[in-house]
Amino acid sequence: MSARNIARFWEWGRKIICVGRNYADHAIELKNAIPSEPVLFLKPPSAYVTEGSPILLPFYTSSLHHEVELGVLIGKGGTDIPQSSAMEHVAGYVLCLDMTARDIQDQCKSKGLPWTLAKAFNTSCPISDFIPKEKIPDPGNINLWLKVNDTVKQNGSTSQMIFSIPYLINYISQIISLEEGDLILTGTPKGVSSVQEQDVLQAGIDGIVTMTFKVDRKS
Ligand SMILES: CC(=O)CC(=O)C(=O)O
Ligand SMILES: [Mg+2]
Repeated sequence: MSARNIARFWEWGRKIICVGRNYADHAIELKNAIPSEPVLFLKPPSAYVTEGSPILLPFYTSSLHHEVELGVLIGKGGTDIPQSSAMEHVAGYVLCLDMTARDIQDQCKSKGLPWTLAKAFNTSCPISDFIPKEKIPDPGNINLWLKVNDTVKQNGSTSQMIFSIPYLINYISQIISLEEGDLILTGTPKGVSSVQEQDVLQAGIDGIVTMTFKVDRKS
């Protein structure tokens, strides 16, 4: 049997663990409290979409938001991983969008319901090419940006994260064991906004990667 290729991790069917409200400026823009512990939710592997395929607008939303985020790809699994060795479990990174049906999320929040419809639909997790760990020596200090139709909407540094990557790996692995091929989305900086059918989203990490996705409606 040939060895699996970590650069095509999205085909492995592993977990996507998302951290919410990890940037104070984004928590404030949505009038959410700044958390004292990470806010976690999940997306299924069917949420992945890669460049060349569109982001599909769910039929039940009229407010689909972009959230640009750094994704941390787990290369070595574990439970109760200490912060001190957490980075040894990282294989690399991807740039991600946590596409969010904001109107549905607001309804779920007000009814005390889970965020599944708002966050976990097909194509809700567009990703860039795999970025090997060595290409980002300091993931806690890189710049993420996102443009909609050439207008900059988000531009923020991972240095603004409330909970660092080692803290998140330690915290998550005490609750959900991490496996090779799992992806952690580390939260979004401010500037989220709604997108429409035919919009073009471009996002990047300065000097490392760019990606482009079109928004479409399921035919
Ligand atoms: C309020 C949210 O949707 C939380 C989230 O996903 C984030 O990145 O922050
Ligand atoms: Mg998010």
